Amino acid sequence: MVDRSNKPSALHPSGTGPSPTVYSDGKKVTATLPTGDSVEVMLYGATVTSWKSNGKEHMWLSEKAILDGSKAIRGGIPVVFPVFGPPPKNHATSSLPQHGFARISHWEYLGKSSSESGLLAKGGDDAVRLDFGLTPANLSDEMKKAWPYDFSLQYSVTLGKNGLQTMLSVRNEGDKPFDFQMLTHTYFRIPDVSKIQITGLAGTKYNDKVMNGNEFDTPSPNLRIEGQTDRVYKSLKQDTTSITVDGSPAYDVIRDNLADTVIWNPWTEGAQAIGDFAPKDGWKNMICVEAGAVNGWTTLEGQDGFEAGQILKSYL
Ligand SMILES: O=P(O)(O)OC[C@H]1O[C@H](O)[C@H](O)[C@@H](O)[C@@H]1O
Repeated sequence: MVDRSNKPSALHPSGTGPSPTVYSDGKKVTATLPTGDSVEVMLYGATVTSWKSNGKEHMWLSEKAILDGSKAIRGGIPVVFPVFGPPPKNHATSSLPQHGFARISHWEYLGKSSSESGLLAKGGDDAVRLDFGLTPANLSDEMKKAWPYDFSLQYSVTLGKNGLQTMLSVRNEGDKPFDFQMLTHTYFRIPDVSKIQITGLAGTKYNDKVMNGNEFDTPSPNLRIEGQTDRVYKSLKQDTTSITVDGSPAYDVIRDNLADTVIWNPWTEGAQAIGDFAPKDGWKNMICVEAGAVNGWTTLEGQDGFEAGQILKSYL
């Protein structure tokens, strides 16, 4: 694992008081804290499909999300790896589907852990970490052929009283270097998209996929969603991107070792075009704020590792 000097403290349990409960039915792992806060992770895609705190659901999940492992799950937190978006031509990822194979593969549940105390567990709150693994052995033959590298992924989802942390650890288990992109495609549930602002976007440039991918300066640190939005903000200066509702804090996305963030809302026309997006006006209640490393490529030499992720906090 890579050693980083400014690595934020992890979400860790305190080990005292009532314990979190974890239940796995072979398809989904559910963890619940003594406070009632909970997270659900489907093994298909290691996709977080629910995160609740304070009695509220924070993830938007389409009513038509396909949960049987035949299609990427529309909502929650799909994991994007090793390519974001449509793969480029003449690249090692060219034969992969949009957003790669991680979100459409069956991950292994590696178990739960609970030890130490850290940033989000301050004050003795309990927390629980769920670990998931993916290697070439879990891939379909088609995906293995499309991306023939020896890799291992460990995805850790930690539920704490004050937030949810997701960390992805990538290892090159072989000798050939490989390039990758990664991103957590988080669909936040929001009361009304017309009332939100996204903050923390100052001082950077973005590529606007709605405008042929052209690059623009960020005119204001805050963004209102007023139409179809699909922007890749690159090399952000601040670690935290926030969502406010009517000027009050709703969510924070705190990036760890990830420089970029994609903001996506399909709006009326985009939602119409997506078969598994329901209800069709569901775009009013969702916003994707996607922390990632998607501007160019991260190269991993043989036997090297990379770890990055995010902490999500809710104020709702
Ligand atoms: O429909 P999907 O493959 O899940 O992609 C959904 C969306 O993901 C990202 O946010 C991209 O920037 C969008 O261009 C894309 O439409």
